Amino acid sequence: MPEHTTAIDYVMEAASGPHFSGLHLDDRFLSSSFTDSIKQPFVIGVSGGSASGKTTVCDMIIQQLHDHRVVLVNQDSFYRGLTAEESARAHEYNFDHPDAFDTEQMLECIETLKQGKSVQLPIYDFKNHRRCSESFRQVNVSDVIILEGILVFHDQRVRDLMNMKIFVDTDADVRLARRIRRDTVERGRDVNSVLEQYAKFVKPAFDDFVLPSKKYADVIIPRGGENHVAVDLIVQHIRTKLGQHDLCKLYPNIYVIQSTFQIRGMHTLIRDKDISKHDFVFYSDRLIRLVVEHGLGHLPFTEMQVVTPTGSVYSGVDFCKKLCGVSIVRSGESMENALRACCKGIKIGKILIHRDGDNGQQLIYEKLPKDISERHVLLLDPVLATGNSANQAIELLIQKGVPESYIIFLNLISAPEGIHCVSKRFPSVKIVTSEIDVAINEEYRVVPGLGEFGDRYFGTDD
Ligand SMILES: Nc1ncnc2c1ncn2[C@@H]1O[C@H](COP(=O)(O)OP(=O)(O)O)[C@@H](O)[C@H]1O
Ligand SMILES: Nc1ccn([C@@H]2O[C@H](COP(=O)(O)O)[C@@H](O)[C@H]2O)c(=O)n1
Ligand SMILES: [Mg+2]
Repeated sequence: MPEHTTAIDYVMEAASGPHFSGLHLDDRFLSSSFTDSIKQPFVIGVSGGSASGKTTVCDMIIQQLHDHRVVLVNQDSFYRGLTAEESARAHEYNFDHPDAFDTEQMLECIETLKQGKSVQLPIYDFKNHRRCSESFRQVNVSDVIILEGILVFHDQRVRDLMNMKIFVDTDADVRLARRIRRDTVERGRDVNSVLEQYAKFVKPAFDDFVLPSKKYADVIIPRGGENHVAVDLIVQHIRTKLGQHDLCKLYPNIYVIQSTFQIRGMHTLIRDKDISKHDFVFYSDRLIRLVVEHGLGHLPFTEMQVVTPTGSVYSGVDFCKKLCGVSIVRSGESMENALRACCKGIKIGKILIHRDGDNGQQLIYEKLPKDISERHVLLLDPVLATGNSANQAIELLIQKGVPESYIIFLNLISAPEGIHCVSKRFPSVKIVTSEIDVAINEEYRVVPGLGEFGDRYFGTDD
């Protein structure tokens, strides 16, 4: 517990935000492969031409994220040091080519930080083109890692470590003017050498390597450090992501409903093996209703105006009408009532998938409305375990003509394996869940989970 917080503050803080039940588990469930994926730092790559304002943008982000632990890693730290001979002819050396950097070392360093371990970064001296031999910069575990440099998007392995990629886009003349000023003031150069280096190496490498990597960016910031609106939006996004499960950082279509003590209390009850059947059904129904309502929030809407009894106009929205529920039999049927209660007269189809171990999935029954291809589908199954049944159901819906992006999969509990399995294959399907559990065990059951949901809900477990 942090020293300055009281016990209750700590409990309240831990209780707010989406809840990942695995964080409160018995150690025996926390196998390293799953703990590794529970809380990883958010990695942001910031690229752009030299003197575009990368460092300035990073400083602004760090300042605004002041209540989070943020570390900045500069690609410059991984410049290979020049030999004495190379140093003497430094004006002939291309510092803007990818080979000028030790990318393997940079990869190792970011991977180590992502695993929650601290690293020692080399310190680079631009005046004599060498790494300081005796000192290092210690970088500790953090919530956010920002990796900044002209070529951080060049290598796919480095890109793959990033959760968000930002390209700082600034006009070439502005970059050159800034570079002349910076390099003469801070990096011990004269104007002639800066201009020569720019024409010979910096500009060609920008055209050959930096600019082509712009296509990998998620966000492009025009005017660099002057663009406060862009930086504000980025910081907002990072804050949202920091409150989320790592899987939500990885897959943007996963939505975990915002946890409260009520929700955690209900989960505590339905997960308790000794709860009565009546209570299991009652609290499952309450949770299902919340998930269904949240899922409906992802449907498209049309704008609509009504006149209120005061004669004023209220500008609101109209619900999406072309809907269909599809339950994966049998436990998915437990979610039908909640859906019917929210969507008057909704059609509900069924898909039955025979489950035989992990692989032998076989579809044996389906009953769907004829016009299903025109409807948004709310696919119902309270537990997402391996993801095999879900994938089979989604595949069938797609075969029937339902666009992938029209499918919203609703469940109470998701295992990371199921999320990976569905999201990798169907990245446009939205998954709405109330908790992400730790894993599935050798028997393909979610842990901690809640056992056989269908048996417990329909009373066939005795
Ligand atoms: N918006 C700005 N207005 C004026 N000068 C700026 C602005 N943004 C950055 N600079 C200056 O330009 C130079 C290069 O910016 P920097 O952020 O270090 O770029 P990069 O890290 O992309 O090389 C620095 O001297 C910095 O102070
Ligand atoms: N010894 C060195 C090493 C690098 N450079 C130049 O630095 C630029 C990258 O740093 P930014 O902060 O501008 O992104 C790069 O364009 C190299 O040309 C150097 O001049 N000397
Ligand atoms: Mg910089």
